[in-house]
Amino acid sequence: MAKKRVHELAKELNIDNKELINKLTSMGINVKSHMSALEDNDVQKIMKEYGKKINQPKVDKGDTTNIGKPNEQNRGQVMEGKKEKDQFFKPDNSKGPGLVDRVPNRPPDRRYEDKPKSSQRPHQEARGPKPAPVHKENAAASNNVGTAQTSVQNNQGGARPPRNNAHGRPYGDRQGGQGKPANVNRQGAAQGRPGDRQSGQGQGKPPYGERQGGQNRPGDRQGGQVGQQGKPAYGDRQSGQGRAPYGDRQGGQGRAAQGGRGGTRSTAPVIPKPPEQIAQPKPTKAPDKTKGDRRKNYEKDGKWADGQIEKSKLNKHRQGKNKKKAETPAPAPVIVDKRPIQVGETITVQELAEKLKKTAAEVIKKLLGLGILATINQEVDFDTATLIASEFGIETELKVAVDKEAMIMAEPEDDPAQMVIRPPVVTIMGHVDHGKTSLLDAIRETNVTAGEAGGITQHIGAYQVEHNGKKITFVDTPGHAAFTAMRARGAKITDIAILVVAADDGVMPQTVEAINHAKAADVPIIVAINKIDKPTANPEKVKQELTHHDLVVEDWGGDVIAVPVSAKARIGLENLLEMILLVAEVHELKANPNRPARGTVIEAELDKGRGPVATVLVQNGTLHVGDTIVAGHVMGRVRAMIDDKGRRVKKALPSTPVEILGLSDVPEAGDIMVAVEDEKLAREVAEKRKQRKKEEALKASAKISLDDLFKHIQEGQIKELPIIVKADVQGSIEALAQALEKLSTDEVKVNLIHSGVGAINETDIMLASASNAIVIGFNVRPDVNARKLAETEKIDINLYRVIYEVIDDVKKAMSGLLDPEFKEVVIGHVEVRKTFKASKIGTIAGCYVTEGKITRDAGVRVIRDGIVIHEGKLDSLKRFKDDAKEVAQGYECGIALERYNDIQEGDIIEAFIIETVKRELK
Ligand SMILES: Nc1nc2c(ncn2[C@@H]2O[C@H](COP(=O)(O)OP(=O)(O)OP(=O)(O)O)[C@@H](O)[C@H]2O)c(=O)[nH]1
Repeated sequence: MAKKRVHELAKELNIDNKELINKLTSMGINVKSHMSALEDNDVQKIMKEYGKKINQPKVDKGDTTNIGKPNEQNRGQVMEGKKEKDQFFKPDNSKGPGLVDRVPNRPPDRRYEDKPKSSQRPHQEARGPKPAPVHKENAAASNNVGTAQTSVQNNQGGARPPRNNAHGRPYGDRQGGQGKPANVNRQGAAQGRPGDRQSGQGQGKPPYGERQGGQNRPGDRQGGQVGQQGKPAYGDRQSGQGRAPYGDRQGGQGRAAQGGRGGTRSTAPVIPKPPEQIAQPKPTKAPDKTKGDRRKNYEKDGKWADGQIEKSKLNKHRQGKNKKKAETPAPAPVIVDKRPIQVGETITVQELAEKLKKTAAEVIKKLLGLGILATINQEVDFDTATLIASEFGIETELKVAVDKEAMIMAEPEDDPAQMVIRPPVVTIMGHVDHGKTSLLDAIRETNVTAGEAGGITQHIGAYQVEHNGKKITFVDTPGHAAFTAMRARGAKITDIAILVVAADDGVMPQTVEAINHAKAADVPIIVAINKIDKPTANPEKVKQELTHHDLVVEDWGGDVIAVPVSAKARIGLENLLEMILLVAEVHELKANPNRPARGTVIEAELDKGRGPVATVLVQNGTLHVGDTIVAGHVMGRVRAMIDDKGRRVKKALPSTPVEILGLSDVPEAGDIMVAVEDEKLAREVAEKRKQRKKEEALKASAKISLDDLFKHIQEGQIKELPIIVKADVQGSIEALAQALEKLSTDEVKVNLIHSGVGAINETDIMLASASNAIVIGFNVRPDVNARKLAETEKIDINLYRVIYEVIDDVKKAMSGLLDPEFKEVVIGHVEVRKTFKASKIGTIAGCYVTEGKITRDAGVRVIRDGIVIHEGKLDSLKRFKDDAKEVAQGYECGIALERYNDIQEGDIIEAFIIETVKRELK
């Protein structure tokens, strides 16, 4: 059984959440919020507790209110516009003034306590069944009402003692609801309960009261009015109610009640008729027809069926009303919208208010009642929205947005029977000059040209070779940077990475980068130890070095395949292809050619003669000429396809790279391409993406940074914190790596995905972007390209000179305590072109400002080969012989540093200032 939540219980008890929470706390039951679930025994305890407390105060209240004030007064208040007070507190009002007056001694009315519920349909059931006890009570208690009362009580649910004034209330409530146009919706919601009302009708008005539950108050007041007025024409009343079935019912009830009353009436002037009068002033009278229809509906629903109201009486009444109505101008019928409102996973307060046909202020007030402080633009989740809607007597439905984009991007599970082996897609990576291009060329030349017309191959970004009757697709853009750039765009096209390591050079920084990039993408690696033709080649050394990076080759007992090759001498190429096929086989690379194509754009350009041209790697399905496709924000129909050998083809199977013509625009490398059967849908999705792209360009979203790390952790968005560390020496990296990994908590695991000695470069940033990693530089700086890329990719580069500070910052960031008051801003870079020694001053650097500017009071850092070798202050800054306050980009200057003379030609002097950062409260 589902546990009861605090707000549900509060609603049941008809008290506000806060009060209940306080009560629970005082009883030693710990709850965090209104959404907290309660144990059954706790619920029982509190019920017990409130069984007494709540009732009493309420009764008192009700009595006081009602008794003290004549119905009119109540009415008056209502009319003055209290209308939509917090339902939490209203219940008393809703009891209906008239009723109370008449029966001062009546016991607490549970009905009202249950009101919130009553706004929900389930109530109906509750009410129906317990008429018997009521009768008794009525007989005893109510002089006035007679039968009418009885039924009311019944509705209320047996437990309640009879109310004499039942008439008064119900009407009032109801009318209130009707009275306000705004209430229409609620009424709709309330309609669910017609049963209640009906029973009320049988008795007279009472039902109304019940029904309205939440709406009650306004109604109550009206009820009061009615009472005063005596029985105005039913027609009027109805018109007042105009909108809905309620009106009808009321009419019906009114009569019934009257019938029942007979003599009673005199006692209670309040009772039935008032609604009509109230209605009169209001222009919105429901035409008779409407009423008739509504009633029919009720009858259909069976809600009236159990109402003991004599239908014949009702009908008579109705007729009477109709006549009257015919005389009076028919107001526009108010349509009651019974449908639940559609709410998505989240909805803004504003939107919710609109859907509820309430003002945002009303919704915000309700939220406050739940202890939620929200602004108009703030989003609330579906559960909260449901809660709020129920406060207004409206139901919600979870709207599962039909996401057209998701529709076209959905990858239906392929029937295993349809799956066939597809060629592996291979990317070549490695350090500069280790022979990536040579290897690609060698493979292409040896394996592609044979048998091809003229041996001419088309450069389309990828090509296929055949080995032992099996195809292999090579992505023709060597380098892990390109690979990661593609991955950063969400595209995963590579099945196998070939890591080229020159046998005469060994594992170099970019080899390590490539390893880490491939690992981060979870792609199997085959090592091609190249240049083995060279006399200085030392493949064993390469294998040994690889073990430092967790790549243990088979010879050394590991599982990494290493193939000695020579791109130049064409040695080992067959073996390499063999191994590629082997790995492919192990990984069972399969695709279903019998479905619409799906692939990735490898490159794209605008060709003068041919228009937008895109090279696409088909990854699943088959792409045909004539297919409608969407690639990123571009759609089109494939007009022509050209394969990697320059031949026009009609179809492209999985793992085939093809150039396609016919797109409306140039897509981007990395865009996912899908063939879509519905052209209109394709157009819509492309349009939507184009729009979104524009919006995104406007508010380029920042990647994760130390500053917002805690927020992401709290929101559960990150479970792992990938970190890239670049440092001046290997020792620092090791120290940092150890210390950082120790910071892992249960919530977040710190994962050092890449580290290296030297300046922070472009590929580091690219990797950070692809892996949403944090970049830490220890005694190193980002190079120009890295800085630019970091800016565009919104990657935060964190630079330090003290290990303790790195650890401290990450730790603080993870716990939300990071509070850097200062931020360093680099204002310029100066290149040292010449150095002079001056006996008194020391070394003077003849410099050129390459970027930004340098100011006399700026902090400076001397950077040599990307590594910070000194940080300090300027001793002097001169333009020719004059002291200068600042020197801008493109100008020369003379610089002497304070207590530092080891400046060399080629050094870069970075000028920076420290800005105070005003931290925002989170
Ligand atoms: N002796 C020898 N030289 C090779 C071999 N493979 C490549 N080279 C030479 O190594 C140099 C670099 O080769 P590339 O193919 O340009 O290397 P790369 O890795 O593509 O270089 P970048 O594109 O700059 O990253 C060239 O001069 C090649 O001729 C080989 O197997 N043996």
